[in-house]
Amino acid sequence: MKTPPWRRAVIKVGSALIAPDVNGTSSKYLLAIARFIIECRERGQEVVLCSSGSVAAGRKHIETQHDQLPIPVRKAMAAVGQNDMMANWSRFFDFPCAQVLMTHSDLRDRARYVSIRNTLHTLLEHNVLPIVNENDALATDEMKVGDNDNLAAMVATLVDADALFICSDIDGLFDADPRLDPDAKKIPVVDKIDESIFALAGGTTNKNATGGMRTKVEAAEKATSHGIDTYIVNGRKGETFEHLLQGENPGTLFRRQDDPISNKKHWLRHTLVSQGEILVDAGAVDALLQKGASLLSSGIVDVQGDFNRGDAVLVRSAESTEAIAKGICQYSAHELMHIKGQQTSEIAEQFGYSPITEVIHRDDLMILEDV
Ligand SMILES: Nc1ncnc2c1ncn2[C@@H]1O[C@H](COP(=O)(O)OP(=O)(O)O)[C@@H](O)[C@H]1O
Ligand SMILES: N[C@@H](CCC(=O)OP(=O)(O)O)C(=O)O
Repeated sequence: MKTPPWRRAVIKVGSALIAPDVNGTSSKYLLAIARFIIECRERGQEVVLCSSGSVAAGRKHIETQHDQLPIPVRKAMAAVGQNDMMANWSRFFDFPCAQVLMTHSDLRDRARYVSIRNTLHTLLEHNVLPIVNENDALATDEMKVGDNDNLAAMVATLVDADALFICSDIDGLFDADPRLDPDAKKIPVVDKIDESIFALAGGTTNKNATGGMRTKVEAAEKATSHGIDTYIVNGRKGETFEHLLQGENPGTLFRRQDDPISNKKHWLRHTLVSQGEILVDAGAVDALLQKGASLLSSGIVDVQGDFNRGDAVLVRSAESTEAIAKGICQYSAHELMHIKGQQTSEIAEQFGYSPITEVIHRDDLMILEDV
């Protein structure tokens, strides 16, 4: 069985690979992963890296007698170790890497969600490798995702990835923790994640790691329900990446549910309440309906309602009362009143900075007759 093709992936690398000796970073396992990333990019596939390891890397710099790290010590380790972790990756690449730190509170806030997404898309467009981690140095418990498996799944949804690779120190999901049960057998493919799958997944014995198998299955559940094929693979074995490049599954593949477009359409139509309307001219109607284009400010005639960046809005022709599309708007109603009808270059002159080109990106726009 060949693995499904993909065009954009998030690759999550756990602490067990970044700092296998549990104290400071190591390049031992990263070379094979870096080669994989380089090869994928050469094939035209886009990659976002989600890397753990800041706490493990920081252990080297901050002495402690505690086995269970006090929170301020853990944060300090993350702050100093993040640098080492980034440097450890950067030396493998002759293209630039970008550090992107976030917390769950950033992803919950719509304006910040849109802002992070724009940053990640822009980095990808410019061939920069984004390296994402949780902002452990400042996050409180309420702000955190808490583990990078779930964070990677959220980032995969955020960037509309079609594959998520979780690289760990184990060959995949087994029917029991192989470190505790020598007879445990690997499960190559999971078609549906239910309680019986969660029941197999245990925690971790690694003091730098966070979730064990449980958070990986949670991540797979999140990602597959958004149409993203999810793999758990062993990043300690170089041949893992050879198999992946040949379209073979060396670990456990959790197959995606439904197609992402229908999920997104469903979410847009049924979950998001529109907060206002954007009235557009005939040229914009044509661009949206016939060309599948994004909505630009130049085609906007008027704005109704009071909405914020990241809110859902309806789009309708200024000539009609029927909405033609629904989408997530990158500007507030107030901002749109200033920039409506203008070309992007004019807006840049007016505001003194380059604005986001798309008012509604085509990935966030659903034509209503299709829904
Ligand atoms: N059913 C299972 N199948 C495979 N591994 C499991 C299972 N249950 C628990 N584990 C444990 O999960 C560990 C991987 O998770 P973790 O230590 O958090 O790694 P990472 O740092 O890569 O996130 C494995 O080393 C293994 O001990
Ligand atoms: N954000 C933390 C890692 C959290 C985490 O989930 O670790 P892991 O289980 O090794 O992927 C760090 O950089 O140390």
